[in-house]
Amino acid sequence: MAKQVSLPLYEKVARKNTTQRALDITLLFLLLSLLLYRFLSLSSHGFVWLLAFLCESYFTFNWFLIVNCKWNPVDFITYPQNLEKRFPELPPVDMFVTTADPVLEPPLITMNTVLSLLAVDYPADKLACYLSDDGCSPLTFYSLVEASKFAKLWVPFCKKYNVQVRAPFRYFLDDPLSSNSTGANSEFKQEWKKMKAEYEELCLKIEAASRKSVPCELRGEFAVFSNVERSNHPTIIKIITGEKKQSFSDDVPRLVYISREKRPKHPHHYKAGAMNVLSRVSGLLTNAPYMLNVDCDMFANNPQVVRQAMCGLLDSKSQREIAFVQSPQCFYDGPKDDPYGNQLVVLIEYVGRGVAGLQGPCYSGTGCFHRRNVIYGQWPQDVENHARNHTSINGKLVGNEVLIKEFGKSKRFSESATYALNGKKGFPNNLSDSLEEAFHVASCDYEFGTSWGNKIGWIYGSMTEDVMTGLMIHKKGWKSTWLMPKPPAFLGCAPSGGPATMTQQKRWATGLLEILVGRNSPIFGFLKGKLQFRMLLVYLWLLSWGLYSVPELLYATLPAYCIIANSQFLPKVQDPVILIPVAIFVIYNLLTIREHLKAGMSISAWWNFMKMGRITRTSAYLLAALTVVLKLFGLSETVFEVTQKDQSDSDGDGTKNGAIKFTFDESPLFVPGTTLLLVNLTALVIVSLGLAHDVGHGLGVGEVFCCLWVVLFFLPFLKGLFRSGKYGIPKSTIFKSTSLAIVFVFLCRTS
Ligand SMILES: O=c1ccn([C@@H]2O[C@H](COP(=O)(O)OP(=O)(O)O[C@H]3O[C@H](CO)[C@@H](O)[C@H](O)[C@H]3O)[C@@H](O)[C@H]2O)c(=O)[nH]1
Ligand SMILES: [Mn+2]
Repeated sequence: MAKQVSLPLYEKVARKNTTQRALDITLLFLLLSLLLYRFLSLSSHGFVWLLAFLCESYFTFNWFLIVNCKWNPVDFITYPQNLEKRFPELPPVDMFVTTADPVLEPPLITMNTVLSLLAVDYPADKLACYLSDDGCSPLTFYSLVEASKFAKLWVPFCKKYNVQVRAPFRYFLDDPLSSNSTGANSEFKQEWKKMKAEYEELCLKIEAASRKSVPCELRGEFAVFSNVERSNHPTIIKIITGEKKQSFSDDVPRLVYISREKRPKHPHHYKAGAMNVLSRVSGLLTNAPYMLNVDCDMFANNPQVVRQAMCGLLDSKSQREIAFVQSPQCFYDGPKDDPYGNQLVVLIEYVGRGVAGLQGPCYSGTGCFHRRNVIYGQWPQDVENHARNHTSINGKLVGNEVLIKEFGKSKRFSESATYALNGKKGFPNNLSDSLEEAFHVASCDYEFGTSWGNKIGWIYGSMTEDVMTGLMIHKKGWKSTWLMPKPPAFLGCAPSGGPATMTQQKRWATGLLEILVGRNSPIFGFLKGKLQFRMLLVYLWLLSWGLYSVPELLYATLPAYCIIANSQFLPKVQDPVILIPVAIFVIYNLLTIREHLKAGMSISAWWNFMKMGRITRTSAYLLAALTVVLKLFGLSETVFEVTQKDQSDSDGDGTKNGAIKFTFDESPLFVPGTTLLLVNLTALVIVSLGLAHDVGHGLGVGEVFCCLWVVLFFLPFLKGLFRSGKYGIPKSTIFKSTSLAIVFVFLCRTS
């Protein structure tokens, strides 16, 4: 026995990164030297010098924050083979999937996610899967009912043949019958064919239903969907499998459909609101101590995923330390060389692993296993009270009255919360009673006057509810850890095309900035809470993405401004000081190329990353910053715009034939980029016509080079000027940008 306890479940090993540290520090040192030089010569230069100094100060500070993030990278090793030796009785896990719109999020994608979860390699009676449908769509419900029938065949099939990819749409991409693998015996062949035919039938049914205005007759089970409007309907909860004990098949986990009540006058808090309803309803029905949450497109790609996560959560040290286990967001079928710079590979490899060496990764909304008691507000020190059978949250012992105040009026729910908080096993639930109560806790006024969204559950007030919720957890002194098995735990779709990518980036930057300037800012978390100092720096880096837009945009216009207004922001080429900016340029590029190559990416992926970095910062982040300013002045509300998930494999962006074309739409998101391009082009035309007085004799060379560099980054926009349809920049955008560019050039000339 004593031996078993010492069997490790999980280890964190520091990675060596001497070269990277040396490069990072050299760059920091060079940036500081540039600042010093600018500072000492401020008085002999004008406004342009000051502006450059301010922008570079911001870049230097940001670089310092990044170096902090990357400094202590770690690796994770899990030992799932030891799990059952130490915990013969594995704990229950409630799995949540959220969907919001059957058009942007095709039900077939969501169903594949659900099926992959139902089929994970974990005792089925320990799992329950809840689908939250903010679209209140009979199509989604219909698809789920059909998928649950298929699941009864699919789940046993996966377990019998130890299928690796348990999302059918991915699994059936390969034909194991064509390869002569030894495992392909004739029984398997037959079952495989049968399963494929069943899956195809499921797809046909869902597709046929989605072509109709109403997917099926709204009778019987479906009657509740007659006369519902998306944003105005009562709660719908349907236990699809596992309602009655006798019909609960041991092979397939419980499956529940929830569409929470929505009324036009009640704010519903987007995904955070949905997650809170899921927590409460599942608290009444199954009350598992662990909760996994995934977005509708993030299927479980590794059947061992729950076991892997339990390795990080179960031992007694992690009980007191680790609040959640986050799997990094990875994507399937990403176009070659990451043309939209949104596959996050390099970010996860360096920043992700580095942050894990500190207090742990930030919560990123999907692929995350949470402890229910932490979501209910427990602090690390509260865990000690378990043993004494006392309920405590936020560091204080609480009685029933307080519980009702914090968790809402449902007595049954407070009771279930007490169970969860005290780490007691099981919850005496009578499903039919609980179901009635579940409608109550899913209603839109249930949270009124409670701590939900404030101190308990998913926190409201930011478009990136995930980072906000994770921050609140880290503030209490909890740590978190990565789940990085091979193959990756979950895979999802990254948006493709210009508009979808920019909209997502804008939402992220908006949400992050909302946290930075809000009352839950990490600065208070550090001063008053238990957020570690270096973790504060991590959050500052992440939350300030939107702010970066301002210096980035100014700096990208500086060279053009200098050329048009006969000024300089860089030293002459003969001046030895020019070596500092040149070295910064060279080292920064070498360093980022090295990072990409080491992470297995190509040089083109590096270039796309650089290019998209500039494009997103000056476009999406700029609009995000503006949105937050408007919100601060009470002039606008922030809205969660759901990302389109692509279903077809024939890609509209020309990715299939290798040539990726950037796409545009009429959104104001493309105005800043187009304007920036036009301004830089104008400057280059002025130079080539010999109209720039100060260019020549070593003066202005740096500025001209920078202009060219900016134009190279904005090449997709340059091409967009000459293309039509979705590949072209709309006329209205060109018109707006040209007007802005003319005003800018005029101002430069008169300044
Ligand atoms: O009112 C809403 C809006 C969204 N969602 C769901 O939220 C998830 C994320 O939405 P998506 O459009 O896919 O956004 P992404 O930018 O891809 O998501 C990332 O960023 C979000 C925060 O901006 C996090 O919530 C996500 O977990 C994280 O994966 C999806 O499952 C949606 O169905 C809801 O349930 N209700
Ligand atoms: Mn998504």
